[in-house]
Amino acid sequence: MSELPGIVVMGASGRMGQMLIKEVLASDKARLVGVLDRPGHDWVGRDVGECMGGQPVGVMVSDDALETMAKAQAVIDFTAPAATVDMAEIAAQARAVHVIGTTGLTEEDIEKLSLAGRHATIIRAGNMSLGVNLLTQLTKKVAAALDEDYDIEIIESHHHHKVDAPSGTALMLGEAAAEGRGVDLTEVSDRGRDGITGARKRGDIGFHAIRGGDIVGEHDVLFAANGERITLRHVASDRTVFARGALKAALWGQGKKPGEYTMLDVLGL
Ligand SMILES: NC(=O)C1=CN([C@@H]2O[C@H](COP(=O)(O)OP(=O)(O)OC[C@H]3O[C@@H](n4cnc5c(N)ncnc54)[C@H](OP(=O)(O)O)[C@@H]3O)[C@@H](O)[C@H]2O)C=CC1
Ligand SMILES: O=C(O)C1=N[C@H](C(=O)O)C[C@H](O)C1
Repeated sequence: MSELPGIVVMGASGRMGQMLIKEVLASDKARLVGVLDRPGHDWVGRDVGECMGGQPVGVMVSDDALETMAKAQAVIDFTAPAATVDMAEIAAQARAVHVIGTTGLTEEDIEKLSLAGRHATIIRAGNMSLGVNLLTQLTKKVAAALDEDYDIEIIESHHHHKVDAPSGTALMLGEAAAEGRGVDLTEVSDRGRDGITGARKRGDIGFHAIRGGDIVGEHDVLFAANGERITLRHVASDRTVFARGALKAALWGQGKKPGEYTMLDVLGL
């Protein structure tokens, strides 16, 4: 068993952290060798199984990333931009695959991750589910088939705890639509209209964010023309789909050359 890749999960107490821990513990292809949480968090120093309300699993929650990463072949990181950027350097030093699900990264954060990607294997996606990654390919195809008579709008819905907008998934879908249409998303992106906005600009790609209750994650890509509308839709009803994808990525990344990869590489889409 000890030759199975050792996985560290960051943000142990988070919604995704707990999903990821369960996914790794249930896997016969990987072992959980460490979990990390923020210094000062009351889980630190305790068995993570007990912290999650179950039986002990023999893995203590640590706040020492350097020490914890020394025994890992991969780290799965669904946390926050500052924590992810810091971890990129540590994962590179530990020669561990860094799987990044964190969203809300700035251009500057992404540049820092690219620098780390020169020496480390980084797999990053705003959504790790098979369904959404397939949807990006469908979106690209539909956008390529339709002209600008079809207005593209991306509508995303998430739980009321989510801190970033548009969602990472919405941005992936926007990128895919822009690529299909052969335009630069930064030139055509129109986010969350408010006030006297003027008429919709032909060729724009609109983004809209709904926040409420416990919605896991829903995304619509609307192509609206005079006389007809097409909607491509993905609904995540369980966070397991993200955790499953992330573990798949961590295993796929073993032995891969340093560089930046996405879930499209992992899934072969
Ligand atoms: N790519 C994908 O498929 C998916 C991506 N996500 C993304 O994953 C991220 C996390 O989502 P979610 O689990 O819902 O969020 P939570 O807030 O539930 O969890 C985030 C965790 O990260 C920890 N954390 C935050 N900042 C730091 C830091 N500086 N150092 C150490 N730990 C830190 C938090 O600790 P503390 O509570 O102490 O702040 C918490 O344990 C978001 O960016 C979300 O958009 C979510 C689902 C799917
Ligand atoms: O914060 C979340 O919950 C989610 N975040 C990701 C995003 O920003 O798209 C993925 C998923 O939709 C859930």
